[in-house]
Amino acid sequence: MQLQQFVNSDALNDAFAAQLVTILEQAIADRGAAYLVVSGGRTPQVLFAKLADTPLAWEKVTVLLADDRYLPPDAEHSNERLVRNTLLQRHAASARFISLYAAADDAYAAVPVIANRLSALPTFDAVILGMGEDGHTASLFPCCAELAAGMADNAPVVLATSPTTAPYQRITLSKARLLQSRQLFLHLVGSNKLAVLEQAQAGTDQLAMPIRAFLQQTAVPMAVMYSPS
Ligand SMILES: O=C(O)C(O)[C@@H](O)[C@H](O)[C@H](O)COP(=O)(O)O
Repeated sequence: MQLQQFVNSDALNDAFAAQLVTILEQAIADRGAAYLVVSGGRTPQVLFAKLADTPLAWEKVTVLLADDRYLPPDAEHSNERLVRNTLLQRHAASARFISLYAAADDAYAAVPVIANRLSALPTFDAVILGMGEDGHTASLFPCCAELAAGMADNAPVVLATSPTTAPYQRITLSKARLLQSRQLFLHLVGSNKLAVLEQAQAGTDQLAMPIRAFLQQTAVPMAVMYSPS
């Protein structure tokens, strides 16, 4: 794992957007298409706006979320709504977006439809993860009954989880699918997140802190993009 530290989130977001654009341009040059996986939550919002302002062959870029709350895409706390309103704007409005929402009785019943949408996707070019203060990443929460299934090496691409410490049922990509990427990033802002990162690095129980599974693997390069504020 490589830690890239910045003086503030503005410097971080400038450097991060530039690195992502380089990766996406290289993917388009090499394979004619690029695949970017993003996370929701508060941390990435300015990064998304910077990306949206960047000229790129966005029509060749497919964007999807690492996870979403099981909510209609126009709901206030939907990650899809956040991505549509901040990332898929201006230059990036032509990107292809794959939703993790399908109307069904609940998140569990929606999984087969969503899995079908994701089944033909190749190795991702970049996966941007966030991290909660309990060490969760994507919607792989330590408290979920489904955690071991989502962390298994032979897990399905996508699954539903029901965190007891956070609202809403979730749809999340599995650890195994998130690791099928050429590059991983972990986006952290705030000294409290750095303390959680240090705690994660200090132990090995991946079910206690799912982010460990990403930090402690060596198959995929991982950069932690950090600023204190
Ligand atoms: O739906 C979500 O909330 C997420 O995808 C989640 O995994 C998030 O990335 C972390 O909880 C960090 O969230 P913040 O950026 O809001 O701290």
